[in-house]
Amino acid sequence: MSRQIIVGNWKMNGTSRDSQVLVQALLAGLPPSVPDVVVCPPFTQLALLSDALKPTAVALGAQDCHKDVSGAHTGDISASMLTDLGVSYVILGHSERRQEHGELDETVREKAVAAGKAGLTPIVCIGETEDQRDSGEHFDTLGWQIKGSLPDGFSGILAYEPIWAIGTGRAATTDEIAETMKFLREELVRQFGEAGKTIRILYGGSVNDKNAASILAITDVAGALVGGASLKAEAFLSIIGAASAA
Ligand SMILES: O=C[C@H](O)COP(=O)(O)O
Repeated sequence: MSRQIIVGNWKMNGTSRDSQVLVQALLAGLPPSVPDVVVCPPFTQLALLSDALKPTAVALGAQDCHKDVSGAHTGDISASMLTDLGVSYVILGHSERRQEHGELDETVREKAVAAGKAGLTPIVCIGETEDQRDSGEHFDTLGWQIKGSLPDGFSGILAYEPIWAIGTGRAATTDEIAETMKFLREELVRQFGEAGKTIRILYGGSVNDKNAASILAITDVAGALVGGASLKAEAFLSIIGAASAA
């Protein structure tokens, strides 16, 4: 099995001081053999953390970027502005952005292209609503999201986050994740051929220190995209530990 990747999405949380304290606690507690670890703070803390993380095993990610390189886009940040700050990864198409900002698959795809051109690794999120799962439309939904959100030649990471599992404390079951991973892998191969075999797939949605080991052991789960638990050093370190052992 290839090295796993654990991504902490801090969302819109924390002051500069909180971030520094959290990162110091993380760095102090990292196990000797670490998986790939990425933290994605709010934009305002990227510069600060870039310096703190530079000489360490923890990489820096952002939570979004614009599809254009520059221009009249008030309030937005381009992919090259992120690489300029030492950012290596960017989360794109998170369901909170799709829901709160009306982001469509096409926009997510354009952002993924921009991210790749700037040298960032895009982490593209997809996931079904509870209604879509209950009515048996989840695989169709995920298939369309892959088709719409991932550009040709995509070489980033796919994150499967069932919307009903995000922030609810109700992670998908290991059976649900395993079945979905199988579907996603088949779909990636159908859409990208041989290259679809190597795209890493993360699971996200109420991953915590208790369930991480069983989720990370599922075939084709290459890591986790962690929200709430990534804000607590002890819980996040425990998830990192589970990935090291997986
Ligand atoms: O990006 C992270 C996901 O939205 C998961 O969040 P959560 O771990 O708080 O459920």
